[in-house]
Amino acid sequence: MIKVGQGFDVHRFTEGRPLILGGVNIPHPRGLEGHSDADVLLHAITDAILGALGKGDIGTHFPDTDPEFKGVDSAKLLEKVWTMVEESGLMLGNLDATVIAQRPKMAPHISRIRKRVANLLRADVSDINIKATTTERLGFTGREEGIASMAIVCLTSRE
Ligand SMILES: Nc1ccn([C@@H]2O[C@H](COP(=O)(O)O)[C@@H](O)[C@H]2O)c(=O)n1
Ligand SMILES: C[C@@]1(CO)OP(=O)(O)OP(=O)(O)OC[C@H]1O
Repeated sequence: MIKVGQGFDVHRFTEGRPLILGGVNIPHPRGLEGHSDADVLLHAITDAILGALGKGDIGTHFPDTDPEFKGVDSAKLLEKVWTMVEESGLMLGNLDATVIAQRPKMAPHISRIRKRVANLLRADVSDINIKATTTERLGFTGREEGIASMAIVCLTSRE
């Protein structure tokens, strides 16, 4: 059996918060606004996994009205969702994700993010691909108002 899911998320920049992408702290003058730590990349990945499972989305499982998730580390949310995958008898086929940001330059951080995501999913790094693109200064990401991320995941039966 093969299950595929996709995820997309956007968070706006704000002053005075650290920038966390893919569970990794990225040096940058501004962070992202959100009820959680606003890790837009992990949110897209989490939504892609929930999509493959046919189990709704991140906001359904972890509502942004619930004080329990105020400032939560998004890696913890991803770990909870990954437990659902393991309990369903599925395993990772592969995951591919894109960070859409004019800045910061993601290339120096991609390897660390890949390893962190692989670690969170107990997966091989070769099954995780993380990439980045600008929008050539067009739109809200191009104006550096925020960062968007998209992800696609393939889950397969364990046998
Ligand atoms: N925030 C970003 C955006 C892009 N990159 C890298 O640069 C390459 C070219 O990006 P274009 O948007 O001009 O096509 C892209 O393929 C990435 O390797 C990056 O590191 N960080
Ligand atoms: C992660 C959650 C929960 O803290 O909050 P946010 O950081 O606001 O993120 P978003 O992607 O808007 O929606 C999911 C939320 O329920």
